Amino acid sequence: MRIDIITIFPEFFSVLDVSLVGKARQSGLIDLRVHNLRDHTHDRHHTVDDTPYGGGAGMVMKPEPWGDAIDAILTDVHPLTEPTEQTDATDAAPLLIFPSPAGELFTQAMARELAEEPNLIFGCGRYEGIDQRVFDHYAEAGRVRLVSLGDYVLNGGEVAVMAMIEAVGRLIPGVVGNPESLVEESHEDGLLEYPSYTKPAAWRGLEVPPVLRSGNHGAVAAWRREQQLERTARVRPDLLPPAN
Ligand SMILES: N#Cc1c(-c2ccc3ccn(Cc4cccnc4)c3c2)n[nH]c1N
Repeated sequence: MRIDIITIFPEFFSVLDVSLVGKARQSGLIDLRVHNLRDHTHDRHHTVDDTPYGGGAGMVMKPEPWGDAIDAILTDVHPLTEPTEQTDATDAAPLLIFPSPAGELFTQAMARELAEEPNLIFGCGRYEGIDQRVFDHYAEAGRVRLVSLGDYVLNGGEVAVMAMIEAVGRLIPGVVGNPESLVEESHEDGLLEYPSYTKPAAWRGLEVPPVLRSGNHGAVAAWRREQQLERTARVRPDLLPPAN
């Protein structure tokens, strides 16, 4: 998978040189490139924002730098791709993802969808957001998704992109050493994960649940499922499957 990130804070993503994503980059599983939006400005001050039409507080990100930056990546990803009988331009088009408070909620299901994409381009907005025409222009030609990390306000898209890259990256085959560990995680089966324990058997007067030390795999599986349902009902009832 190739991932391109457009941001005015490229140094923000230096952390992606380490940990699992860093290893995946070194092994070639992920080809990650970070682009400075200001490299696609043409004035002395590298201006990326301006006042909003219609008035209001804050500044809006100008469309021109975004257009130049995205076009440069699209040209690089598909230099001279012509639609073939197997694919057409839309099928092969990279997916453009813009974090936004107005976006669809990012979920584990969406992470699984994105992990199937050959090319992702993340656009990190700042200020009060990006001129709407950027989204409209590229939605005509290809695929654009506005995605929100949750119902709270961030100062820009970088934190959201970092989270999405981690959530997507770990689902790419070969990135996580033991793929089994991806199966029994919170949200993977729609429920919250069961509580985990390791040695010592007793710690500060707290014992590991005896069933986990029983060696009875059926009983352990049943206990873990019950714990998932109880925890989900208590903490995230919205995730519970509808009663049939
Ligand atoms: N994903 C996501 C987000 C964002 C988010 C994402 C991108 C930008 C670009 C600018 N801002 C500041 C801003 C603040 C208020 C109104 N409009 C814009 C962003 C906030 N906020 N909360 C989320 N879950």
